[in-house]
Amino acid sequence: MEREEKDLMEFKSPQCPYTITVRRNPPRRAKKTPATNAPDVTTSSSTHFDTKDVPRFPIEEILQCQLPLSKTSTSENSENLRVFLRIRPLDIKKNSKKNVDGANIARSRLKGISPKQDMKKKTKKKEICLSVNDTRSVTLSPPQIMQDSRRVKTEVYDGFSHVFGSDSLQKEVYDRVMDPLVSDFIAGKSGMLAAMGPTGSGKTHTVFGCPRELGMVPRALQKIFNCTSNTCTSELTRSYYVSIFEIYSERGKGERIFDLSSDGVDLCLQQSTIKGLQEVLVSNAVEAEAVIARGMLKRATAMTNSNSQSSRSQCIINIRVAPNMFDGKVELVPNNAVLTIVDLAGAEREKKTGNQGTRLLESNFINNTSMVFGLCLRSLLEHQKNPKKQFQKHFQNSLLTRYLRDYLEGKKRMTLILTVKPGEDDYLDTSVLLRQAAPYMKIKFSTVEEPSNLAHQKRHLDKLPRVEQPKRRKLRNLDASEVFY
Ligand SMILES: Nc1ncnc2c1ncn2[C@@H]1O[C@H](COP(=O)(O)OP(=O)(O)OP(=O)(O)O)[C@@H](O)[C@H]1O
Repeated sequence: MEREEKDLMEFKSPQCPYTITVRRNPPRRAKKTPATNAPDVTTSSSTHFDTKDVPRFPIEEILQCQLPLSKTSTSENSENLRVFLRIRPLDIKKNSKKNVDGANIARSRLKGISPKQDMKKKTKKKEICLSVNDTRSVTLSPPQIMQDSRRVKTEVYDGFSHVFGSDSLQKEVYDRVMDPLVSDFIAGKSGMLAAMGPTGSGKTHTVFGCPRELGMVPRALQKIFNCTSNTCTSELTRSYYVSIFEIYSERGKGERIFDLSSDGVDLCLQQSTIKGLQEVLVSNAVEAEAVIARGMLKRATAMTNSNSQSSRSQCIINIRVAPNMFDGKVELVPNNAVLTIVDLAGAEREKKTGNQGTRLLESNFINNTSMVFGLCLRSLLEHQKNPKKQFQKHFQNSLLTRYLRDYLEGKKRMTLILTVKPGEDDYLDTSVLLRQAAPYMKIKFSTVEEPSNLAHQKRHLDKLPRVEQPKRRKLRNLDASEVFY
């Protein structure tokens, strides 16, 4: 009996004079009451029970009452992590021409067919494994051989904030993904966009774009400075600073941070702050883009079998707004917000890329970081689902996650854009990424900004459950073939 009482939740509303009992568990069939002198209501026909004696149950009034929402169900101070999916076009035009050249011509001749016929054969063969169902869901179908041999099933992934098909334009992506973060940033809130996905799936293209199709970073800068020079804020009261750096592991010898805005200075991380990182004061979008473009020229990239210009490092860009002293007063609006954009290096499967030597060592580092990033988000989700579960401090295992700690602990708003290739050959990469990242949509983020936006300067450890320090995992020896995006 006591237990049954515990299973019931009671809400007492000031507007509602009655107590409402909500049963959490489905009602059990009641046991037959032992015979007493009390009249049996259910079998009233067989008794002389007069219904007038029973106080009337005011069901109509109760239904009309407005129940106050319980604290846990209101999402005033939190919102779900927004996870977007972008599908890259199957064939990139500039590559298709390249394929007819050089080695391919020789290969076709060996087969005794013309290169054009060979190309036709190849394009015919190319099937897609990922199709868009609607703006929020996709269907992933394994190639026929896998369906027959391994009984792999077709899966539907639903609930994305938006799915961008292979014909999507950068502007569409910006409007849905980046613009809300930029608007918040202008209003004084920090935020982060992280692009993740397998190698060659279009992360760098989405983040930076090309001169004809500008990516998220240049579009964000244009909006920030247009807004500043027009109506939103006064130029006199704000200054903008840009910094760009990469985290890279040279030949697998530990992670290092390089400042890309100066001459590749080697930096160190101290409690989520990068000591000595140069912030360049910029007064317009052109200046800011120039700083980033110069930095990108220094970024570690290399040619691999999957991408002619594959990123070999994690690249982070920060745009920071700071209040100016104006007539001895500081602007009163919340300020010092940071907009962070992260272009992760794409996870690689050794079997597919065929990487060797330096490239293979880089793959180990890239896959490790992606794995730790994923573990942080999974741990956050599990902790939010069940607060009794220990919050694992996976962020300690890589420089990137240590730097992004506030985001990975759900204290600041973050948006994820997953990029994938839709080809049959890409099935495994796409499947691993979607399986891993689909649950992240349930992660909640705090929408309340900490008093100082530079939260790394002041850490509120008491907000987190106290957990024992987990043993550091040996991540260095991870096989490059173990992919975790
Ligand atoms: N949506 C797109 N439209 C047109 N071209 C694209 C698109 N996405 C990617 N590409 C092209 O595909 C190629 C690979 O893209 P990109 O370098 O951005 O991949 P990545 O995910 O950053 O790879 P990595 O992790 O290896 O650096 C580039 O030539 C890029 O221009």
